Amino acid sequence: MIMSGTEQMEWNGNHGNHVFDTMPLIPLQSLPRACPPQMKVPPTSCGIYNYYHTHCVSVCQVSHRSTQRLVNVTVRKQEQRWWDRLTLQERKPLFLAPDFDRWLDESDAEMELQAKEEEKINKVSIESRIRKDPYLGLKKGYLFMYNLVQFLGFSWIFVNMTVRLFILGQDSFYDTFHTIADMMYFCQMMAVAEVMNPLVGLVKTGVFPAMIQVVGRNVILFVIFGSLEEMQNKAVVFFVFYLWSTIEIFRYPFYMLACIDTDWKLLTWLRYSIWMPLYPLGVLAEAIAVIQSLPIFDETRLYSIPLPTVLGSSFSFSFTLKIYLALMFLGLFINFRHLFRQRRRRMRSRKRKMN
Ligand SMILES: CCCCCCCCCCCCC/C=C/C(=O)SCCNC(=O)CCNC(=O)[C@H](O)C(C)(C)COP(=O)(O)OP(=O)(O)OC[C@H]1O[C@@H](n2cnc3c(N)ncnc32)[C@H](O)[C@@H]1OP(=O)(O)O
Repeated sequence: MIMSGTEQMEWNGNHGNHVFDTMPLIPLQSLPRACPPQMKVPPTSCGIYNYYHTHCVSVCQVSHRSTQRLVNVTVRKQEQRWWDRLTLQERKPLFLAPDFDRWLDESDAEMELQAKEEEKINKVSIESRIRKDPYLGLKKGYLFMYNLVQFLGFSWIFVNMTVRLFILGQDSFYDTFHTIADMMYFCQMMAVAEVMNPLVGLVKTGVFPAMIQVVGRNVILFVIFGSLEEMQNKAVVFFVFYLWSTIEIFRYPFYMLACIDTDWKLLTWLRYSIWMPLYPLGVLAEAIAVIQSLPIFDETRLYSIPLPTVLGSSFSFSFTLKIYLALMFLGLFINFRHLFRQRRRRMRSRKRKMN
């Protein structure tokens, strides 16, 4: 115990069922030293214990923490009630100086309770204002089911392709279309909902990026792969489908969790990060598919528009596809920028939540 000339003790508060005291540098000899036999505590604590035990109104347990300058004492009250005074004697001992910063009397406690009650009421009223939309449950239910179905569809595609890749190796590249196309048709037809959802205000995101995404994929799937048999056994189908499904097995579960107001750190990070390598790779694979299809369209004259003889024999669809090729890179740029902004917004709001 550190000794000093001062004999002042601060009386720090009469809080709930505890009393907190700070005793700066009390000469130990001024406190009774004898410990009750059952107490196995250092002499300092005994002194403090005895002080409270003999002087306080009602004490059941005394604990203390000492620093070089102070001894902080916590006295647990035997009964949970407000004390009229600290010590048995009516006059406050001279060395007790109440610390009003931490002092809490009955009216303070009532005010604290009232403030807590008000805070609770405010929270409930804000929540009920947010939940005003009577169809919110229905909307979230629809979105959850939509995302679940898409997640299952793309997971089936991803797992199927991965297993086939392990078993058949490179041979699996060439019949990807015949094994996967039906499921991909289903998922990509459903994906039209992704343009409709923001249009009707179900999700708060831009219609245009979703349109670029859905139209872009469906041109490749239905026009390039779907209508040209010659394209269906090319290896590029494997890369396009694999890249599409890799992003979706993270994106859809992320949306599912968002529907139930849940956020898994790793999943959120994956949803907002893996598009960075996957999107350019996906568009590159799609561009290769378009380039490979050009001579086939020229040869078969599929979707060519017959023209009057003065203007030439026909307007080849491959010309439209060449323009589309340029549009693909423009689309990539627009969506890359959109996704980058979404990522920044999401990561920022997450940081704010953590602070
Ligand atoms: C006019 C047509 C012109 C056509 C021109 C064609 C040109 C074609 C060029 C491009 C071709 C691209 C083809 C595609 C290739 C590939 O896919 S390659 C593989 C990699 N791909 C990707 O990484 C892209 C994945 N796709 C997407 O990310 C989206 O489709 C998106 C539209 C590009 C971006 O999504 P978006 O919804 O805008 O952003 P998010 O941050 O995810 O969502 C915003 C908020 O909305 C909520 N939300 C969205 N959808 C849902 C949902 N289904 N369910 C529930 N909630 C949803 C989401 O939770 C967010 O909410 P908050 O967090 O509260 O803001």
